[in-house]
Amino acid sequence: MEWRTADLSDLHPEGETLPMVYRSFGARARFAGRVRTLKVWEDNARVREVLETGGQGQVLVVDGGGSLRTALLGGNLARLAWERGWAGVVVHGAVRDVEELKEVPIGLLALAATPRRSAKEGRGEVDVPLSLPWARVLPGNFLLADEDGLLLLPGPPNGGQSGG
Ligand SMILES: O=C([O-])CC(=O)C(=O)O
Repeated sequence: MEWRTADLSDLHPEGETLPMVYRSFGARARFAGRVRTLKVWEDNARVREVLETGGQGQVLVVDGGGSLRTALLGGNLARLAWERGWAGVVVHGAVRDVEELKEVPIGLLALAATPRRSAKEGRGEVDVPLSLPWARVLPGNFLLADEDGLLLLPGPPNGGQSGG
């Protein structure tokens, strides 16, 4: 049987949870993996940089400060994430190229879509603790996402499926 964040949250009340205020733009609504983090503001050069390092089944959580003014990821970066083995990307901000994102078989969550591209100046912090409005997200956490929301655990759930 496939895992559910609701069941796992019952088993792991210590886990941080995020409500599903995100929209699922990718072809996978259920995904899981170890977390890497990135904090940026309307600049996505470092999103590419981190995605290029390789995913190995991990999930990149990008705190874009909730800005919906520019897209931090589009079709090219989403395909790069898939090619490099990322299980998913969570963007606390916006994405674009919605038609293309639908075809990419990984998890892609974001608050909204918007047409405008981001700056490429390379400002941002990699692998830092994030304080999202609902939860603290730490690099190395284990993140599970499905339609109920996101669950963050210190490590993979006991006896649970870790795969996406
Ligand atoms: O390059 C960007 O700024 C984002 C984008 O459109 C893509 O990933 O295709």
